[in-house]
Amino acid sequence: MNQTRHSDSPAPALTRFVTGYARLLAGILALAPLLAVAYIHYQQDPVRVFEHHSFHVGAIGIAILLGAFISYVTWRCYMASGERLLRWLALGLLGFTLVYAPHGFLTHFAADNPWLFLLYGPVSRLIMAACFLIALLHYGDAADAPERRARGWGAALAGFLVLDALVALVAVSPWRAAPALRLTLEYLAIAMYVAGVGWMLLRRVRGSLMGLYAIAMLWFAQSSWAFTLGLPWNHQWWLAHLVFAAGFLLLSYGVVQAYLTTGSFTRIYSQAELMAQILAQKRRAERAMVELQQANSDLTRLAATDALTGAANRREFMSRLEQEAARARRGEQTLSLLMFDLDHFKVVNDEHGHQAGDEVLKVVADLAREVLRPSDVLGRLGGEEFAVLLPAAELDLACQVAERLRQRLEREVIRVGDAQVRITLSVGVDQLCPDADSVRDLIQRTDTRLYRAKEAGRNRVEPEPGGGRGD
Ligand SMILES: Nc1nc2c(ncn2[C@@H]2O[C@H](COP(=O)(O)OP(=O)(O)OP(=O)(O)O)[C@@H](O)[C@H]2O)c(=O)[nH]1
Repeated sequence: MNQTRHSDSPAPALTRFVTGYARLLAGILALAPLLAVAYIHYQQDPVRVFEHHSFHVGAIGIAILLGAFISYVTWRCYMASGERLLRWLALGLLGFTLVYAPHGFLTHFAADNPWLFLLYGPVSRLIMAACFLIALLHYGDAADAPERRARGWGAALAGFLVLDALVALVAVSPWRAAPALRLTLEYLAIAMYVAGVGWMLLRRVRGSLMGLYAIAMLWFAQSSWAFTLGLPWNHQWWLAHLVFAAGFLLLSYGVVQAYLTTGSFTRIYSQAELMAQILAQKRRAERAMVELQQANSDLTRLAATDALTGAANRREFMSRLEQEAARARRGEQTLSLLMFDLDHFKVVNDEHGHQAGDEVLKVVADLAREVLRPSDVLGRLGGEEFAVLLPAAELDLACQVAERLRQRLEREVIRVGDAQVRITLSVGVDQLCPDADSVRDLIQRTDTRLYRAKEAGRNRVEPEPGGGRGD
């Protein structure tokens, strides 16, 4: 799953080549209608036409219904995202739908006044081209504020209907038959489409839907060109409709994609971009997971550790003691416990200050760790009282360890600032009796021995090493 084109791309040269090929394909697709237009232009039989009014009315009816539907979907996308490009896209689609509609209704008057029938086509295409070009110029703009989005639609609707009336006026005026009129409208539309695509190339506009937008614009341009070459009802004229319909369907596909995903035309990504984003998110998630695990284990360690000395805190020590006692009972082996307490530690605090006392506690813990095996557990039970758990250690061995620790500390001169501190400790030692003993009993017995060591003059281990059990 973690293998993607982005992560394992082995040959940049091949990737560049494939990218170039993909662009070439898009270019061929965008210009494919030219071939059909040229073919019909050179091969068309001038006497063969397909004049079928009902078919034309039916086709225009479908186009109008589709246009109204896609205008609505685009409008909904705009209302959701506020993307300005979508506002103008919706206006272009709506304008085309409303201005083109009379072209269908007036088909049956074509014989009486062909201009009444013909002029709506180029005007509707020009309106659409203008809106689509303006839409592009708004590419990347900040989204419209929600209260702004609903404004202006009524005026636009009225404007398009007024335009319909104006076209009707022109169609009954003396200039209606001037060929320049119809051709100028088509050429202007072509110029706008081509300018739009040129602008996209210059600005290096990316995104899969924007690619469709560009191709649709070029198809519309080629459709307009075919209209300039065609005459009503001949095959070039029908082909022009077909190319236009193809562009319209392509664009409507883009709108549907926008509606079903982000509601935006520009924030739809190609598969390659999506894969790159997924990969980046996955890496971020993996990094976060590692950090979380690290933080968790840090927290667990901190929660179990005495901050001053680094020894296990009381809770952790007791839990380890319970675990080791259970294991000792299961394996019928023993474990021993040391409890030690610094002698006259209060004097250190009183004479050198609390901070010096802290320093001494740290040194004592360090020395204890030096003397102990890695499997032994040092715990700070509170204040200047520590305990050591010695798994699988008989009492004699535990007493020797305690004695080593006592001697080690006795020798140590602890430097605290300018002062030198010497301190000793008293230790009580006892061993778990695996069959009968509870941890509580063991602690109690060991604590009693520690008390005895203190009573007996301090700086000593109770029982003394080699002396066997002292009670
Ligand atoms: N600096 C420092 N002192 C502490 C800490 N916890 C406890 N103490 C001090 O340790 C001292 C313990 O005094 P006592 O219980 O009288 O024991 P002692 O002076 O060691 O005398 P004996 O145990 O009878 O030998 C007190 O002064 C406490 O304030 C600590 O975390 N840091």
